[in-house]
Amino acid sequence: MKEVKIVLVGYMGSGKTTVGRIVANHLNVNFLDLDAFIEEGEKMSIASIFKEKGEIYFRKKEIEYLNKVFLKDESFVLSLGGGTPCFGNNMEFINSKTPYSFYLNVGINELEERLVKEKEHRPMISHLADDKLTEFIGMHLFERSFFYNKAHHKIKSNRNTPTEIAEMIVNKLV
Ligand SMILES: Nc1ncnc2c1ncn2[C@@H]1O[C@H](COP(=O)(O)OP(=O)(O)OP(=O)(O)O)[C@@H](O)[C@H]1O
Ligand SMILES: O=C(O)C1=C[C@@H](O)[C@@H](O)[C@H](O)C1
Ligand SMILES: [Mg+2]
Repeated sequence: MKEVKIVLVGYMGSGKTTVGRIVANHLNVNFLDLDAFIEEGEKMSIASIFKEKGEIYFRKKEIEYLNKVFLKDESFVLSLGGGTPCFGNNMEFINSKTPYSFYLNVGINELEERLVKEKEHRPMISHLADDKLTEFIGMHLFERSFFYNKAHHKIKSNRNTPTEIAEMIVNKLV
């Protein structure tokens, strides 16, 4: 197989990390998660970076680490942070580097069901009451969809399993 760089974008909880691991295993290439790469490099959790250094600092680091990943001369599956496509010219940069950017498009209700159980380590939503989550996700997703839709491929989940979504991605590779 020639070198292939696959990038997964989508809202928090859309399954980028879960699906990305499956795709990488299937293709036998490295799996990278931008959030984890930042945490490793900065030796701090994302939640601590937001709390101690603020979101703007985090967004600058996100751009820096995204550039670092693409210096790697190897195949990989890269799952981005939920906000990565929405800052700087990150989507243009990614699309200039690979034809395989994928938007995992998951509906608001499905996202809410997943995120209500996992708010704590996600600083964008950890402060929200459970009954405010659906409204917030709806607004936020509406704002962000513009950027997510710049991905070369869109994968719509209708309550598909992670394995099914991974298969849809693999089927788009030529
Ligand atoms: N297709 C799916 N069906 C059901 N549950 C899923 C699916 N994909 C992911 N999940 C579950 O949803 C939760 C969020 O998934 P995951 O952490 O992979 O999302 P993410 O897009 O990486 O989120 P973040 O942007 O916050 O890093 C996890 O509990 C995961 O097990
Ligand atoms: O949607 C977002 O803005 C974020 C998503 C996470 O992946 C992390 O990158 C961080 O919590 C910010
Ligand atoms: Mg993730």
